[in-house]
Amino acid sequence: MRRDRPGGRFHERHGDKRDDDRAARPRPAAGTRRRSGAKSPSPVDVAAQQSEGRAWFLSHYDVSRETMQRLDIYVRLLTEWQARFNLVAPSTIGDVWRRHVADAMSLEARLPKFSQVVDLGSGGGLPALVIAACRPDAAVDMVESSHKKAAFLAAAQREMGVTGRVHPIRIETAGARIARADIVTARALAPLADLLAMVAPHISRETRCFFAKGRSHEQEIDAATAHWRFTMLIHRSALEDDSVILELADLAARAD
Ligand SMILES: C[S@@+](CC[C@H](N)C(=O)[O-])C[C@H]1O[C@@H](n2cnc3c(N)ncnc32)[C@H](O)[C@@H]1O
Repeated sequence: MRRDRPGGRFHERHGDKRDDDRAARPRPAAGTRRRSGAKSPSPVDVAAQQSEGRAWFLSHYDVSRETMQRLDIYVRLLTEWQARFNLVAPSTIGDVWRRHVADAMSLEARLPKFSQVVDLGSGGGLPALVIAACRPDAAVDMVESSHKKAAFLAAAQREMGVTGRVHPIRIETAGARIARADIVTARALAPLADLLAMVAPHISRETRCFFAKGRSHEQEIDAATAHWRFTMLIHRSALEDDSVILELADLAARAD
């Protein structure tokens, strides 16, 4: 299905999963207790839920044994480090296979062959470390301004045996790293217009951007087209039809 709008060419494709403000839209995990705010689930509940989620993941995704080993290492480390500081919303750690790994896989599945990806605002490694787990021959760089999170990302890269660098800096100062990439990714980072303003000075017209977006994507696209021209594919989610992967190229500021 194709839609035309003032800002650029729009297409829609179907067949994917969830998103973005899902990172900030936790569902209560089994065993989660709430008082005035969200409380983290117990380690026992987390382990049981993760085990069930891993079985679900294996029954839905056809990944190699090596990729699964890297994903297992990632989930183990994410869970260990999550106990020390928040890498993902606390109530989502039990459901990590669906909420985070499968979700990041839906973006990874859209990526063409590449040699260098840069992921912006990587946080707990999403989608970057899932992409890296699936594409061990390519380099996946991560830009993350929190030094604690950057330390986690570097440790996870090492243990997973994947290629890429962690840049513990702000995106605003990461121009040279962004310029080297064939592909730029981001999830749950900023509204689309802000993302485009961050990357536009550093990318070529050929650079392809893949942004995971939630239910506000229509409004974000409208706001972005006031300032930017681009071509875009909208990859729709099969499981949650209000979230999408936006694939953009030919980005240029509007002159009018
Ligand atoms: C909401 S989290 C999302 C993390 C991850 N992409 C995900 O989907 O779970 C946004 C992350 O971006 C980082 N961040 C926000 N603004 C940034 C900036 N200007 N430069 C670098 N990192 C930034 C924050 O530290 C945080 O870890």
